[in-house]
Amino acid sequence: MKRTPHLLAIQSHVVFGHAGNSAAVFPMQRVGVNVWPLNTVQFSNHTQYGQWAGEVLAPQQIPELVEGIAAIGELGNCDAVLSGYLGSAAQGRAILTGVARIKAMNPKALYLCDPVMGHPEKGCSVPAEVSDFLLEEAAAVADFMCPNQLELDSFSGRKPQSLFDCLAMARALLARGPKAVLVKHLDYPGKSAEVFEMLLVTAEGSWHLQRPLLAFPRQPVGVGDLTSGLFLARILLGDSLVAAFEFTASAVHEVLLETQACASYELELVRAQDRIAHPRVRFEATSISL
Ligand SMILES: Nc1ncnc2c1ncn2[C@@H]1O[C@H](COP(=O)(O)OP(=O)(O)O)[C@@H](O)[C@H]1O
Ligand SMILES: Cc1ncc(COP(=O)(O)O)c(C=O)c1O
Ligand SMILES: [Mg+2]
Repeated sequence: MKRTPHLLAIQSHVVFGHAGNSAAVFPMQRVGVNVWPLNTVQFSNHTQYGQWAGEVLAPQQIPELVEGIAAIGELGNCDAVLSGYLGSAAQGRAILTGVARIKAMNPKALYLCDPVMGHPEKGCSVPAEVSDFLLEEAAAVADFMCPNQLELDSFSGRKPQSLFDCLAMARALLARGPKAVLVKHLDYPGKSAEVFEMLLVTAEGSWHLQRPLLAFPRQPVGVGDLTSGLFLARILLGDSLVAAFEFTASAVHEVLLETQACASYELELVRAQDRIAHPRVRFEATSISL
């Protein structure tokens, strides 16, 4: 029998609704991964409501919790670490310490960093020290980085002129160390208004994928966290990078279809669970080059 992979997921938790671990843990479990959620913040709700209650986890708690797992002899069973929304750069450094500890026990363990920087225009952004940390420190250690366009622009210090420019920017991030860069959401001058586009860049090549752009009165939150989580989960389950990319786009689309059908602001993960595991559609990625 094939072993069930174990994944340490270090990101935010919301009591109500879905963002961070609250968007990613259940879908990753549903596709067949054992998830160890380590919550960097516990907020009442995601920050795009404009108000929330709750606290950021003290950075030293991260290595302490990792050591606690080591103390019961389980840390070497960790196959991957996922990190998302960070409350501070200190939390980010504590995560890298945990990643190093896990990789020392299991050299095959993978680290996916979702460089969450928020949406300044939606009233959500992270301190400059966090974006500097992500580019200068996390990118050198991460096996996979999954920025959206805003995050890729922030890394590049500019906005793209074209799709090929996005590709060049993603390649520049790849050159900082990761095995793959998944751009979860592309935006560039001339992009078609009807489609939602993504990009996967690896040392072997680059792939572009389109899925329908759905209309929402208010953009749902947690889509990025769901995307990163499913991508890593499918890699752990044995998919190639391109297959994991295609599966992820398809499963996320299923969640958005259900969310739209329910006229819900929060992602309808529970209702979409069977289609997360078995998406009805399969979007195919096409190879592109500069
Ligand atoms: N197919 C789609 N149709 C419409 N909106 C989408 C679609 N997929 C994602 N979105 C929205 O696009 C925005 C950008 O998504 P993305 O950058 O992937 O993730 P996030 O901002 O959640 O990290 C989000 O607000 C998300 O809700
Ligand atoms: C607490 C929290 N975590 C994570 C996120 C990131 O969500 P997304 O997947 O939309 O980038 C947000 C966005 O507002 C948030 O408020
Ligand atoms: Mg995001």
